Amino acid sequence: MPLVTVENLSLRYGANTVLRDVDMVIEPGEIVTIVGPNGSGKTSLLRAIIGAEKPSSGRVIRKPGLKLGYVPQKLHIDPTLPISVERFMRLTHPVTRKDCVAALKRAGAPDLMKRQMSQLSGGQFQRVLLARALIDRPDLLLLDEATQGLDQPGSAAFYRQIEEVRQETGCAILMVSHELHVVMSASDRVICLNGHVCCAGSPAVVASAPEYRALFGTGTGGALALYRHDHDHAHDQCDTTREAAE
Ligand SMILES: Nc1ncnc2c1ncn2[C@@H]1O[C@H](COP(=O)(O)OP(=O)(O)OP(=O)(O)O)[C@@H](O)[C@H]1O
Repeated sequence: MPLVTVENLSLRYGANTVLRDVDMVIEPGEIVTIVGPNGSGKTSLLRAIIGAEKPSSGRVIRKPGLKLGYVPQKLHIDPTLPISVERFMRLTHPVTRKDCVAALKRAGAPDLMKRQMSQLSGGQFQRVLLARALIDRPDLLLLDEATQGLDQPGSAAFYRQIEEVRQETGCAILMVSHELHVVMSASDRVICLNGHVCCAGSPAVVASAPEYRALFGTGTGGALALYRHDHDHAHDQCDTTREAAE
């Protein structure tokens, strides 16, 4: 059984229909990325999947007992509020110190436990959010533009961490990203959304689909080609190109 099945989902805010007849499934262990222009309903779809938005029609079927971890697009913490990373990790429900340490380690932030949230860099803050989402060992991790505000090396490092998390825990990952080159290297499947599913499939298939090109143009073709991993080249060459692009 898939982890999540979205069937014919439509979502309205008042008179504004933001999602129309969306169908998708998420299988165990896969990395799926949603791309789409601003306002195309990406966040709304993630929120419908976690149950925070109610569909106007259609449904979201979650595998019974499914555990979800969610990293939201934005989380503002008042800088004058004194709150340590450890306390933040325990805010919503009680967790043991051992589980906090393990989650921070898995998120690539093993030394941040005693730090103040307000003193973290952007990249450290995102890793703490990731750690908080990992604490209950989710079957599905949802990331909404998790690298917003990070520079390219910072976001590349973050996505490498995500791949490690998948390898270590076997959890599936559904992420929203504007960084198309990252999508190419890190996803098993891409869904291109613009209120409805325009096209979906392997990264290479989506990148060459006319619907995708109509939305994003072909301007990113060079960057996408760099990251497409065709294995028709020696690996030292590949590493050099990746480093140069990162
Ligand atoms: N709570 C809400 N109430 C009313 N309208 C909303 C609400 N949340 C989102 N919208 C509207 O729904 C549409 C889709 O928004 P959504 O945040 O899902 O898009 P998005 O693809 O994630 O956008 P972005 O790339 O800019 O983050 C937008 O027009 C937005 O203004």
